[in-house]
Amino acid sequence: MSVQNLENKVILTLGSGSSAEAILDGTKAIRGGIPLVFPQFGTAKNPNDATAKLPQHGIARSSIWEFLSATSSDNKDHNDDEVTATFGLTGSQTPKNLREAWPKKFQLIYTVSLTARTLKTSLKVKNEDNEAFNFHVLFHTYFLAPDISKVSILGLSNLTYTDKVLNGARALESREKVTIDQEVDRIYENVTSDEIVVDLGEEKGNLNVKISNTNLRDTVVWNPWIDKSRGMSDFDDEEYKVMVCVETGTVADYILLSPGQNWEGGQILSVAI
Ligand SMILES: O=P(O)(O)OC[C@H]1O[C@H](O)[C@H](O)[C@@H](O)[C@@H]1O
Repeated sequence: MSVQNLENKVILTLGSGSSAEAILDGTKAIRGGIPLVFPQFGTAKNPNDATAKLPQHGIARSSIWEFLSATSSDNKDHNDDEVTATFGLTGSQTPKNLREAWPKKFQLIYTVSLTARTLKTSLKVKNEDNEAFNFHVLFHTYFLAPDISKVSILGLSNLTYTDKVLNGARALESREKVTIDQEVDRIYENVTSDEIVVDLGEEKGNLNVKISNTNLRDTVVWNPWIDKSRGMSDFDDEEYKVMVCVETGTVADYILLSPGQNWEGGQILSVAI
C-alpha cells in the first residue's frame, strides 16, 4: 500500500467511521467520528454533582455548534498543507433542556486541523460564570477496523484502569498489547505515555494510528460486543466486529475551572509510518 493510499485510508477510516444506523438528523449524537464529551462523561456518580441532571456524556455532542472560521495553508510540499476550522458553543446556544440541567456560563472553542498525516482536535473551555465549575472532557474517537480480532492498542501497560463492565473494579493492565475479544469498557488512568498506538491490523501492511495528547490524563477503550450492540438502536448488530473506540480525555476526575479562567487540551491522531 502506498503512502498516499495509506493516507486516504486513514482519512476514510476517520471520516466515514459512523455506524450504518447512526441518526443524522440532530436528534441524537452521531454514533461515529469524534463525538465530544463535555462537561460530564457517562452520568454523574454522585447526585450532588452539579452535572447530575445532565444526560449521558453531557452537552457538547448533541448541541449545534457555531462555525467560526476556516483557514488553509498552501505549502510547496503539499504534505505540509494544513486546513483548520474552528467552532464555538456557549451555554446560551445549547438546547433548553441541557441549559436548564447545567446552568453554567461557559464558552467552548473547538479547533480541528487536518494535514496529510494528522488530525488534530483541540478544545478550549472558558468559565464565564461567577463561580468555579467542574467538567470532564473526552474525544470519543471511533476507529473503523477491518477485523476486531486483529486490533491491538499499545501504550497502556502498567496503567491502572477502572473496568465498567465489572462494575467499576480496578486493576492493573499487564498486557503490552490490549486486544478485544469480549465487551470492553475501561478507563485507563494517568496515561503517562504521550503516545498510544491503535494498530488497526490492516491486512496489506499494518495501519497504525498514533494518538498523542496535550493536557489530558485518561484513555477509555470501548467495544460494546454482542449484547450491547443489539441493545443500541443506532448501531448495527454486527458493527462491533469492525470498530473500536479509543478515547482521550480527562474523566476519572473532574477538572476544576475558576471564573474567568481558560483550560485547553487536545489530541493528535497521526499515521505512524
Ligand atoms: O452510547 P453512548 O452514550 O454513545 O456511549 C458509548 C460508550 O461511551 C464510552 O465509551 C463509555 O465508557 C461507555 O460506557 C459507553 O457505553
